[in-house]
Amino acid sequence: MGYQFSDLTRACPRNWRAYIEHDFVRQLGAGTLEDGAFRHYLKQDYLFLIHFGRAYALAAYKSPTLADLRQALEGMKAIIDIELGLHIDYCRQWGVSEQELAALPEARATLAYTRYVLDTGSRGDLLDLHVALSPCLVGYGEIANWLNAQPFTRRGADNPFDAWIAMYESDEFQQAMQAEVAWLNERLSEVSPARFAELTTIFNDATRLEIDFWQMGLDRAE
Ligand SMILES: Cc1ncc(CN)c(N)n1
Repeated sequence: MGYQFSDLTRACPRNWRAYIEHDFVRQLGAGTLEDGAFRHYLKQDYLFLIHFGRAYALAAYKSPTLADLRQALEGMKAIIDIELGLHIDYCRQWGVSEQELAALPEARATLAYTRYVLDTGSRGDLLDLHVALSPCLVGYGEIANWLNAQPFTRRGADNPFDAWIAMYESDEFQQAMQAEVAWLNERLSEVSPARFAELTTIFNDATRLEIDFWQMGLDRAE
């Protein structure tokens, strides 16, 4: 049979759940997250998305086939066209201008996560890089779906973060997530147990760095 993407999440269940169900996510779903925490997260996420756009560009560079190149482009479009465009409008609504975004200092959690992914992708092969990128694309799609299934989640005008959930539950984002899972399933079906163990380490590390990113938002850590 071979491995699937779901085997990666099954290999580190505690960290995967800690990421998907983090307090930041719960408070965002309930509409109770403090404005300052959300604003801090939003600003750092702008820097994060720029570096992840670069990481998908690295994936394009490392792509040996047209199908691989197209998949890297899909990931880059999800970041640059879907997320970053909405993100800049969203920041404006939350009182953060594009000039402020351009001059932001990077928080340690942003530095650690983005450079980890770029370093893993530079040192490793295309599959290493896609696995390092997957908690980002697949995780946020899963978070939107998880939030929608929770009784505490409020949707609509009484949740100030409703537009954030809407972005990640959108058909466009969910399709980008499904395409990434399909690409990974195909590649993972061919790897040996030893190679899968290496990929699990990368996936687990990237998931831990996602947890730190949420915590950075809650703590407003610089
Ligand atoms: C930290 C982080 N991780 C994931 C995503 C979803 N692309 C994001 N916007 N920010």
